[in-house]
Amino acid sequence: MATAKKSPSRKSASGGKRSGGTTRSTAGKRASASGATPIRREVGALICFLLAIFAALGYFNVSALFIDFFTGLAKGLIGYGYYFLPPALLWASFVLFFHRGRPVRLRVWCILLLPVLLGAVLQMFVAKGEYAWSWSLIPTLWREGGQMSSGGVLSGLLGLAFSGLFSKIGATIFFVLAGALMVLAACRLSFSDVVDYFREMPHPEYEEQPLPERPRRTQKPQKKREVRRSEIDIPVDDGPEPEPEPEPDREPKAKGAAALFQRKESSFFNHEASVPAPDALLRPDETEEEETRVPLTEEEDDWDLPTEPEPEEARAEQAHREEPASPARSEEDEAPEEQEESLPFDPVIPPPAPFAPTRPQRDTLAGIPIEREPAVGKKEEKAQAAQEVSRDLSAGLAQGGQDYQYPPVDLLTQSPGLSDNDVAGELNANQIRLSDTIHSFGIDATIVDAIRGPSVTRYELELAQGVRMNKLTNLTDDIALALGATGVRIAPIPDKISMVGIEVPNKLVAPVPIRDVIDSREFRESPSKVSFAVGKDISNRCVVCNIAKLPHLLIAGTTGSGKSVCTNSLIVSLLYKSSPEEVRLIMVDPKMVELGIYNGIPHLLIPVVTDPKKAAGALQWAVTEMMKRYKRFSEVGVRDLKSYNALAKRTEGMETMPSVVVVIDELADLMLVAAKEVEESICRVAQMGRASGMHLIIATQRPSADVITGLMKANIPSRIAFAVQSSLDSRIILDTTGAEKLVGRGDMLYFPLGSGKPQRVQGCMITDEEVAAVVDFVKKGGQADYDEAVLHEIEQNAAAKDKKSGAPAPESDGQDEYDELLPNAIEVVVETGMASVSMLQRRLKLGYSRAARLVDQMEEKGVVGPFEGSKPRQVLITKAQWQEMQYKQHMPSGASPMAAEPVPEELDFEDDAIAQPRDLPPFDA
Ligand SMILES: Nc1ncnc2c1ncn2[C@@H]1O[C@H](COP(=O)(O)OP(=O)(O)OP(=O)(O)O)[C@@H](O)[C@H]1O
Repeated sequence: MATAKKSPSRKSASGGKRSGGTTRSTAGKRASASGATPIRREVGALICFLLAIFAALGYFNVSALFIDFFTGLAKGLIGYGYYFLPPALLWASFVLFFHRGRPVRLRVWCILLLPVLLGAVLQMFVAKGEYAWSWSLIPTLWREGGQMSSGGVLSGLLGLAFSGLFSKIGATIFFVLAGALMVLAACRLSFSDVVDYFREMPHPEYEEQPLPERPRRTQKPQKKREVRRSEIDIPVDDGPEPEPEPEPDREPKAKGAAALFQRKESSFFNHEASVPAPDALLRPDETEEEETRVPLTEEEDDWDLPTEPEPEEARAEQAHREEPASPARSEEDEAPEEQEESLPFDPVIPPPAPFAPTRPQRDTLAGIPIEREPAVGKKEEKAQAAQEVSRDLSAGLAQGGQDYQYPPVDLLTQSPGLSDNDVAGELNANQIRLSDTIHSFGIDATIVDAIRGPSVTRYELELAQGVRMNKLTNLTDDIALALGATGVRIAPIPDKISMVGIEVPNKLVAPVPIRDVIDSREFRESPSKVSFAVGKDISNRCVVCNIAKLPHLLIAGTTGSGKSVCTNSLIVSLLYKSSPEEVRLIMVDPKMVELGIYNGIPHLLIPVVTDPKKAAGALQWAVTEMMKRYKRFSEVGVRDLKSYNALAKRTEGMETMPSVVVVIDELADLMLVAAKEVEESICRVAQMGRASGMHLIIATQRPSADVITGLMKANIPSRIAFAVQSSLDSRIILDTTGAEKLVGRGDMLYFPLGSGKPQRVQGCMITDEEVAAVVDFVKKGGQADYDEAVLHEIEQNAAAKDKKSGAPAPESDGQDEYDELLPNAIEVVVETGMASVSMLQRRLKLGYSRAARLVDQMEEKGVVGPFEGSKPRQVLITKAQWQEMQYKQHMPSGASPMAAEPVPEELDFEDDAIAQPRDLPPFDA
């Protein structure tokens, strides 16, 4: 949640002070104030708590020396406001206890001033006395305050002064607004947050949706089970769009409002997690499929009426059962038992739930994964055609994943987390140093917030008017030096006016266990069956992506940077989210050690492919399958897989098709063996795969231009870059620099299709043991049923390739098509650092068309960038890389002359944290 904590006091303190010295001392004081040591805050919290109790005892006229003194003082000062003092003190104590390293001074003041304001308001409306402005007013107010018949000295004077100045109405409006502002500040909220929250409240229509599902379940006996058992089902493709959730890490900010928010959240959450409606399950998330649902919706209206009471009960029951899950997640410090109740993985429950409302829920609680009962019912002679459609849909849905047991989330380990004290210490120290450094350079700016992400902390600065942004960015190195960091990144914060973020790498990096993301609301409520738990962003928000929207992904980074962990996270996410009927996998692992563990899971179409030649065959199968799907689509008159599946569900005898995700663990190894076929197949699938539900996930540790060719890059729009050696590598992966600044071990730049710029994310961590546990579980639930046809086709392709080539140099076929002058042209381009047709014409004495063809071929090979209008094309490789490419072409296949260097070993974890390397090269601005 965005915060608007622009303390007026802070602003005025800094505002306008240009002299370095003055500003510095102010800032220093401010920084140290906000950076009060945790122990001071805890003592403050304790004092507030005790005073709250004493003040509350005063309600009951408990008499004791200190209590009398304290209540007398409070009553004398704030009179009626005394009634509100104990809750305010309790709240302040709570804020101080759970500060989590964030500034609390302003919040505590706001809370403590609330009783004063309320006292003032009551003084205006309740106090009966006659008050004249003279010195005797003070003792009068004090006395009456003590008797609780006025607002006391403070509130009373305030109330009298404001009503005198602005009239009672004006003063009341002022006090109410001031009180509201204070409450918001105390909760670390802004007006826009509140407005946003209410705007994003769930649409009431969702509440109606679960209703129709029940009758189908109850009215339908098990008749259809045998008939439909073997059919593929893709039930829960889309649900309602997930609601953005208040950031989990920012919860402490809104502690004051937490009760309200959590109640709302949990009721909405429960509602969502509870049995979804059939039309919610079936609803495609793209509007183009709306029309396919129209007849169904009409029918469902009829079904709704008799069934209303039952779902309501069931929902209430489920909401009750799920209640422990929300608090367990929201309170990081909660006892683990509470979480255990939420462990059996709920997100996957929605599909079966509509059909078996009671039993699956009980299973969930018992920690037993849900077994879906097939909802069946033989289609006899139903009078209403629409009813038939409706029943078929139910049957299809119930079938989806009926045999598949979704792994429970407790197979994954929980995050140990970093201790608040460590974090607060680092935050405070950095905040003070940062503030001092900025002011010592004469920049008028105030640190208003610090957001700690898993690997980077962002300090948010509010620049005074007239301070130029580049004044700050010029200080990048000095700030890094002052903080002892390897480098910092300074950039404006989107959506926040005049706010600049300074991102500083954390000394203690908290790994992000995959469980945190898989068990998050974002993942649970992601409607896509091909959702992937990516990690957590800089503000600790879970990043979940929908592979269908990527629709193909390139994962690149140097060795040891976290690619395999990321690939494993992706596969495990799919296992948690989808049944084999919904998603099938093809895995290619030329390294033979990374993906072999998945052999035998029911999602696999064929065993993990380790032979690069067969890998090329597998890709060719994907192309053939894709073409078949397109043909089928055109026959039935649909445009993509979603529409097809929607139609299949409504049509008797038509089977749904699963999405196919092809995971390639090391592209470089494939390119060495069959560059041309692999590139061709990848490009074909990449160009047309989206609509047919075929997705490519390609990982490589060699982000060089010969592996990730220009053609491939053009067709794989989404990228994840892990740490790389040079900015050139970063450019090859992302078309922009930045990945060379990453610190490894899961630190990534995530650049999905459609996002303007790469987003820094700490990737999910999943250990081999966790993968093994999930795979074992999935295998126990159902063994792989490999598709013989696919296997056969791949074998044939590989054999045909062998026959055709007769064992020639693997890459020879691909080379013939290129101009023989291509190496010379590359040489020239690399030497001169520019690529233009006219320059090649001059240097190689060529005609225009041949020179232009050469430039096109260089682009295809990834040597030069795309055409950029009047600007010359970019040269994407260095001379050294060109030499490497040439050298490699003369090496026997399989050799890897320039394996990327590993990420430095200093990045090893220390218990629950990773120490950051301190000797990496500094970042660029
Ligand atoms: N998200 C992460 N969080 C914490 N640590 C991670 C993360 N990802 C990877 N690591 C650490 O980095 C190590 C190497 O990761 P991984 O094996 O995924 O690298 P890689 O890029 O696949 O290397 P290679 O290309 O050599 O296979 C892991 O053993 C783990 O300790």
